[in-house]
Amino acid sequence: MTEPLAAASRADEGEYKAQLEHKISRVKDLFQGFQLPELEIFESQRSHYRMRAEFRVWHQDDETNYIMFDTREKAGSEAKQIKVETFPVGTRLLNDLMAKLMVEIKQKPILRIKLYQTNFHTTLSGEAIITLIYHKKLDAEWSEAAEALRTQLGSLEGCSQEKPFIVGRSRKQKVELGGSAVTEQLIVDGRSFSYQQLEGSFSQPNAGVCQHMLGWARRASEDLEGDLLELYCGNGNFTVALADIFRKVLATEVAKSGVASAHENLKANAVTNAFVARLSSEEFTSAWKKERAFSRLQGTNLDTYDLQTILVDPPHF
Ligand SMILES: C[S@@+](CC[C@H](N)C(=O)[O-])C[C@H]1O[C@@H](n2cnc3c(N)ncnc32)[C@H](O)[C@@H]1O
Repeated sequence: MTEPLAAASRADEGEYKAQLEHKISRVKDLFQGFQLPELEIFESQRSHYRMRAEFRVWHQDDETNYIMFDTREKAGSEAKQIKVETFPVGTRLLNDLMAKLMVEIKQKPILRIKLYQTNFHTTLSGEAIITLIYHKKLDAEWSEAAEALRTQLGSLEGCSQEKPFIVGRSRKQKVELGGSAVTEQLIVDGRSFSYQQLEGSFSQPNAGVCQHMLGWARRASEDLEGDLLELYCGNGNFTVALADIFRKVLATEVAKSGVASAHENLKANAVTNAFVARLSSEEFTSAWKKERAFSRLQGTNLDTYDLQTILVDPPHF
């Protein structure tokens, strides 16, 4: 069935260079025909840079392992399964949580049986949420075992919470132990920004590069005038970091959870000149063209914006 860890090799120095080169040439190809300025490249750490990861859990006889699927290599018509023992691209805290969690679940049938997937979400600030997804109903006995697990995991070095949060998920069920939102602190050109990140919602996976990216966006905006339109704003990652440079910011995002976090993040960072609306980019376009009115734009007036800059950060294409 599974092969031993191949994912580790993806953190190899050599492979990183090749992946970065590939990305650079892809961006250049995409923008062919436009007058693209010289690209500024911010290299990532080679390992321990990824804040989040999801692993399927494979049970066979008495064995339980994390697995990933290598979609590049297919066995028959199926993606090849790869057994994952460590995940060098993940943060150290993520790796420590993975290892300790596996030891604990192997010892506790109530936590192990029908466990289908584990998601890890860590932050530079040392917070963590572990999501355990099951094919069974989660009862009081499970909650008690998961609460004890939090205590076991809380002793890990690098974890700033007394105990990491655990979210149990099953069909039509979500059990939160501790909470389901972490707070990340990003330092951008010496300034600290605080971000709520929700379990299961998008957040930048490489926080180190995110700090560079926000610094770059601030420098690129320095001499711009008028107001900023931001599409695909997620939890307000750019909104919060750019707001003080513009007169006003109008930001939109389609996911309800992203918009809720963005509102929290405006407050947490004392941003008062940005309005975040739950609209898809397509909906925003029809609102801007006055084809359609949206009650979700209540509280702001599109006619008062002088949108001279647009920032788009759509999902992976
Ligand atoms: C790559 S994430 C970027 C989020 C944010 N800019 C950040 O830096 O964290 C893309 C975001 O686009 C949102 N999204 C996807 N399709 C969308 C659409 N049609 N209109 C608006 N937002 C959309 C997703 O929910 C997600 O939050």
